[in-house]
Formats: sequence, structure tokens, C-alpha cells
Amino acid sequence: MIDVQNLSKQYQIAKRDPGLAGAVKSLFSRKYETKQAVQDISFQIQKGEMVGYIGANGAGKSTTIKMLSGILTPSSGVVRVNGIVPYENRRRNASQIGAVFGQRTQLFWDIPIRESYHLLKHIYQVPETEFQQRLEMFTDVLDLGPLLGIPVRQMSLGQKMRAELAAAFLHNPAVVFLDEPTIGLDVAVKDRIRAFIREMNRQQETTVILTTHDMQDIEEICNRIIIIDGGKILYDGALQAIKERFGDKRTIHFDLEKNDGFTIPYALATRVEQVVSHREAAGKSNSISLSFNNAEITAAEVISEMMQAYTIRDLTIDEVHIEQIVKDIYERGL
Ligand SMILES: Nc1ncnc2c1ncn2[C@@H]1O[C@H](COP(=O)(O)OP(=O)(O)OP(=O)(O)O)[C@@H](O)[C@H]1O
Repeated sequence: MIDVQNLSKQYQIAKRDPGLAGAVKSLFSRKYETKQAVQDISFQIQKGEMVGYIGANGAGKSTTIKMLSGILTPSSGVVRVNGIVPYENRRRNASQIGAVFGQRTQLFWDIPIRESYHLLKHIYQVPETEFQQRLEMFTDVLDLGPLLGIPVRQMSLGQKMRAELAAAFLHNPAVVFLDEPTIGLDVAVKDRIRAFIREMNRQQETTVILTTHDMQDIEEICNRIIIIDGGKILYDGALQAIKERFGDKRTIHFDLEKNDGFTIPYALATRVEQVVSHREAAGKSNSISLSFNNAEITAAEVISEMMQAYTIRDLTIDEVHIEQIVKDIYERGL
């Protein structure tokens, strides 16, 4: 379905000296520097796969997706989506792909979304009965009923995102690119969106490429992940395999009675690491999170040592999250 071979993309960035003098100088002689955004990546994605394309900010995710959707032309390498070279056949490629790009909308801003859907039906030449069936199913799964008569302009972020997803799938594309489809949404809307994506994949075998920083999205939707860093592929494989490989990682969150100058108990010092979890980040000052490898030390041992050194009010043990795994890979390599 998707074939990417030795794909690279460099951007030319105009360089300018600071200040007014620099601005004037740049009018006469421009200097450029090259930014290597994507560097010699290759992968194949089969029909019906749901792949998480993940990496830190600036890793090269959007650049790759833009090349797959035909918005950008690669500097070198080959891309084929269903046999089509996207940037050479943008129109043909557009009919077989759907996309949701974070904050951007493909719906008409000022007209009720029902009308936008009808326009998309004409643009993509979707037969009437198929259109009606699909719209009915989308309305049901995405709870669009109360929104059909409203323009995007008047919608909340969660409502807009549901409307966008329906638009992306309306012409039953073979491949859908989803860029942060659940960002900033509440848990109920996230659930609905994830269920919708899974349902479309189940019914239509839609191939889905998902870029997200939300690891829950990945865990609930994808069975394969590609991790990109500095424009290069760091890992490409089953989500489960990487979880098993790094699955010995555990984190325990302790709620301490007092926390004036916490230090890791001596017996644990070389085997556990203090990490900043969302609790500490949220300012829960008596919270301490310790991360360790279960193959080196058991949770029971960590808890026992902590209980000897501190008065503990409560504790929770975290499951292995792919987010932590990815962070580890970034920091320490595979
Ligand atoms: N139009 C552009 N001109 C110059 N450099 C660019 C351009 N677009 C992206 N870059 C650079 O290329 C690199 C990869 O950017 P890209 O947008 O693909 O990253 P990303 O993984 O999608 O990041 P994010 O998670 O922040 O969206 C970054 O260093 C970025 O600064």
C-alpha cells in the first residue's frame, strides 16, 4: 500500500545577520543553510495496517507525511502510495487519501457541515447511496447529529475534530493520515474518536498512519510503531515487541507524609532513578516517583526500602507505558 525507499528531504533556510543591517544585507546577498529534515528513510506499510509514526518535536514526522500526501516533493528517494507517486499525481493521490491535520480544517468555515459534506461528496464523486450510508454511520459513531446544521466556526475543538474525521473518511480513502487527532480533547471525545478510527479500519480495511504525542492513542489504535529521531528511523516494528523488550521498566509513585529534601535511600541508590511524573509536575510536592528495572530489583524491595526510610501515605505502581519506552530509546538508544 505504501512504499517508501531511501526518502530524504532537505529544506533551504535563508540565513540573515541580526538587526537592520542584516536585513538590508540579505536583500542583496542571500546566504542559505541546509536543514536535513528527513534522512534516507525506508518502510513499507501493508493495506489495513494502523501505524503510529512517532518522534519528538522536529523529528521529521510532518515532513514525511507531507511527502506521502503529495504536499512536498522529496529531495531524493521514492514514495508510492497505492502505486501512485503522490507529488507527481496530486489529484489522483488526493482521491485515495484522507487527512486530518491538527489545527487546520478542510471543512468550509461558514456553512453548516452537512453542506460541506455534500460538497465533498461532489468533489470526490461519492455515489448518493454510499454517501447516505456513510454519513449515517459517521453521525452515529461520532455523535454528529446535533452538529450537522452548524458551521465549523461555531464549534468547540472536540466538535470540530469529530466533524473533520467524518470529512476525512467520507470518500472511503484507502489511506488516512491523522496528525494529532485527539490533541486537547476530553477523555470521552478521545474515546469516541479512537473507536471511530478502529471501526473504519475494521469495516473498510483503511490503512491509517497516525502521528501523535498521545501514547494512549498509539496503544489503543496501532499495532506497529515507527519511531523517528533527527530525520532517521530509530525503530520500526510491533508495539508489543518493544513493550516486551523494555517491559521490565516500572515506576512507583509514592505519596510521602513529609517531603523535605528527599533523597533516594542508600540501598536503592544505584538501582532506581527518580523521575518527574505528571503528579510532581502538577505541583504535588509530597509525591515522589521512582523508576527502575524489574529485572534488577523487585517492586517489593523498592517499597520495603522506601518504607524503612520514609512514612508513606499511599503508593501506586505504573504499568509500562510506551511513552517511557520511547523516552528511554531517545536517551539511551535501542
Ligand atoms: N518549511 C520548512 N523550512 C525549513 N525547515 C523546516 C520546514 N519545515 C520543517 N522544518 C524543519 O525540519 C525539521 C523537521 O520538521 P517536522 O515539521 O517534519 O517535524 P515534526 O516531527 O513533525 O515535529 P512536530 O512534532 O513539532 O510537529 C525541523 O527541524 C524543522 O525545523
